[in-house]
Amino acid sequence: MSDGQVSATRDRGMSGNAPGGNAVEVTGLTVTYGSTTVLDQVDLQVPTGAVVALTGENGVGKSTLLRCVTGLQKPSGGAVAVFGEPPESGPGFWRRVATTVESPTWYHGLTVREHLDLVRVANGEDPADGRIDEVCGLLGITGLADSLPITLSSGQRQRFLLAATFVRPSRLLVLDEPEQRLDTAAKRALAAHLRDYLAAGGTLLMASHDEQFWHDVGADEVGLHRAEG
Ligand SMILES: Nc1ncnc2c1ncn2[C@@H]1O[C@H](COP(=O)(O)OP(=O)(O)OP(=O)(O)O)[C@@H](O)[C@H]1O
Repeated sequence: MSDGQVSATRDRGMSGNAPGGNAVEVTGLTVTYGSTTVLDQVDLQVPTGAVVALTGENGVGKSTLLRCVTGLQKPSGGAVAVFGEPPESGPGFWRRVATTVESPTWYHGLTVREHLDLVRVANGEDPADGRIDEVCGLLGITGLADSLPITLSSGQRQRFLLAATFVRPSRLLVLDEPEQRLDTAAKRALAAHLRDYLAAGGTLLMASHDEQFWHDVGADEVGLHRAEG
C-alpha cells in the first residue's frame, strides 16, 4: 500500500466467526478523497455482543470507517454489513443502531430534557418511563434538564450528546471518541454504563484515543495504521 493508506491490525484476539454472527462486517473497505486513499481494503468484524475500540493516530481514518458503518458515508469500494444488511437500509436500521458519529443539530429554544423527550417519542418510547432520568443520572446531567444546549460547556455538551444516544433503543452503539472532553469521574461512569450495555447483549464499536478508557470498557483493540511509503 502507498503512503496515506491504512490497514487494520487486530491487537488482541477476536474471532470473526462468533456463534451469534457478526453485528458488523466490513470487507475490503476503501475510501478515497480525490487522489488520496484514506482507507484501503480494510476488513473488520465485530461479533454480536463484542466491544471493539478502533485506535490509531489522528487522521488515520477511524471516523471515516465509523461513518461508513453507519451508512452516513458511502465508501469508494468494498462492502459493509450491519446485522447482515447494508447500513441505512431503512428506518428499522436506526431502531437498532445509535451513534455519535455525526452530531445532531439542536433545536433552538428546546431544553436538554425536551430534546431527550423528543428522541424518546420519535423512537416510539415513553419519555416518562424513567429511562431519561436514569441516563441523565449516570451521565451527571440531571441538573441541566432545563438548560438550553447552547449554554452547555464542551464536556456537558458531550454528556448531552451521549444521553441523546443512550435514550434511543439500540442493539449496536457506534461511538466516536465517547470519552472526549469528559472528566475522570464521567469517564468512569460512562465505562460502567457501556459495560452494562454489553452485559445486556449490546454490541459496541468505537474509536478512542484513551487506552485506560477502552481497557475499562473491556474492548478489543483494532489498530488502524498508515502504511509505510
Ligand atoms: N470530506 C473530506 N474531504 C477530504 N478529506 C477528508 C474528508 N474527511 C476526512 N478527510 C481526511 O481523511 C483522513 C481521515 O480522517 P478521519 O476523520 O477519519 O480520521 P481519524 O482517524 O478519525 O482522526 P482523529 O483521530 O483526528 O479523529 C484525514 O486525513 C482527513 O483529513
